[in-house]
Amino acid sequence: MLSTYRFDCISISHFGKLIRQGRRFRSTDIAVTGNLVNKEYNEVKPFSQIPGPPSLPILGTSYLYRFGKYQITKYHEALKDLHRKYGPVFRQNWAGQEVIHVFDLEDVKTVLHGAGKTPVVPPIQEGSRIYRLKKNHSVGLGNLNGDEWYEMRSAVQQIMLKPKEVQHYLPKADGISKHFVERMLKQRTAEGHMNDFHNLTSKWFLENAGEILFERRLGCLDGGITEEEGQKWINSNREIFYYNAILKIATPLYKYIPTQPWKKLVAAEDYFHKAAGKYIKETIKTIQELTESKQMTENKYNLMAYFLSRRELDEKDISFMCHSLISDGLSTVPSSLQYNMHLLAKNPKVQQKLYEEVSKNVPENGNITIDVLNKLSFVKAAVKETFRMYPLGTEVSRVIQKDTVLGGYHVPAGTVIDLNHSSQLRSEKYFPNPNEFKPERWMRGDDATTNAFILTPFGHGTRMCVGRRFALQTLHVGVARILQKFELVCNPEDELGQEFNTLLFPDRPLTVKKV
Ligand code: HEM
Repeated sequence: MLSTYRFDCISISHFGKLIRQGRRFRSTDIAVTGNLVNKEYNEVKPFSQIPGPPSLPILGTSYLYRFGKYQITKYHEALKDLHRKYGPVFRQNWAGQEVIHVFDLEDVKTVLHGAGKTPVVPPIQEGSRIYRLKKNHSVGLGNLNGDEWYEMRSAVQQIMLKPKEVQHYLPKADGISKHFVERMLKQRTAEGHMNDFHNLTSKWFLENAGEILFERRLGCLDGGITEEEGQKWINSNREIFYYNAILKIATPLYKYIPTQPWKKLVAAEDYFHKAAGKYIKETIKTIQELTESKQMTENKYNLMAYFLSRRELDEKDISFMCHSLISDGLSTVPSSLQYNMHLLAKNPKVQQKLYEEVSKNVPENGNITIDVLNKLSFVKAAVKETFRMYPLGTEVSRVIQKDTVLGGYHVPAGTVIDLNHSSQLRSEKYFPNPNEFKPERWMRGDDATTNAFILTPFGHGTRMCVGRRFALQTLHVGVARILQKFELVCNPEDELGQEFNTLLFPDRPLTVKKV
């Protein structure tokens, strides 16, 4: 049933004549936060009253990170501090781009539900978007909006989000994780320590991406020149994410004059495109040759052959999707595996429970099939709980398309909203004993979390992460295979922190020890 709201006394000029006439609006005219439903609209405050740090000409509020109290690499902590200071809705200005930050779950829901079937998003990495435009590359799915986004998204998700298509790569993922564990065993020190876990987990992911996209092992876990190349690839990807974070707080000057961070970004992007481009071109050529000689069989090059068969996707789009799988995967999946390992090492009882599930269901000399994976519910819950304790990003963003009331303020259509609810994933308000690593929160039973909406590691709605099934499958297999061979230990005082480089990465190399 549509409810109505009174606007009689409101003084927001945006609503103009209609308000002064005291017309009653239906809920379809405006999105309304849950906590304001049935309240008088004269309580809505104007947009200009949204609090926030003072904004300077040209710099906006980015001076706080360049010369002020915050560091951009600790942006996630700055957000918590600003939240404490200004409350659940505040504004920042990134050198001319105003952003409204919201933290309250009801406001988050309002924005996400109000976004409809084609949510509009601001550029995720503005520096990389500009680089791609200048080099005449596809700007990529995450930077498209409207019909262009819809067309590309519909084409790629038909394969990337189909469970059967993702499961096609399960034997490969399992083989790579077994190889990875062997490499871990070889690489550990005499005391049992596994050093440099970040690079090793990144190589493990690169191998997975190689199999999914190019149907081949890249050799990043084998030592020698191929591993060295893999390492350069990993480094350039990290630089891309780092320099995009630096450009977030820069003046827009870099768009016109090549500043130092811009040049560094371009160098990293160039290397990344060259490295990936070589494999992409080779794979496309092989598929074309196999097709021409009628040797192409149904299960060969599944993902790439599908991309090539879609009329909506040109070579630039396909190239972008390959980059995305490598780059987005490299900057999320290895970090997530490290956070998992860290939390398990810190929580021996949880690790033991997980080990029992793994040893009961995962054959040491056999394969992880989909039936095996379906039995690993505690592993899956542990991965999910890790997303809670170590979110990989600080926000999901939307550009609202309708005037909306958020936290009691009127926010006009066209405003960029950052949904920062992930900063509350360790809040007592939503999770009892929030600092306890407790996978049971995500399983059926007494401990189950009722407010499942707060944890949205892959975003929400039709723009939800298109790589999520690949990411989760890779992680579940990786965790199971590591646990089968390793008992992880660390100092109980040990606390892994996070560093903001556009996404949140572990702030130091993780060391795990095999007992
Ligand atoms: C643990 C791993 C990952 C996490 C936590 C993650 C998280 C996210 C989040 C939060 C979004 C924004 C969703 C929204 O706006 O509602 C997103 C979008 C996206 N992700 Fe991921 N992601 C992961 C891995 C991957 C991988 C492996 C790929 C490779 C294809 C990928 C590709 C994308 C793309 C292309 C988008 C944009 C989708 C669109 O705008 O339609 N992600 N991801």
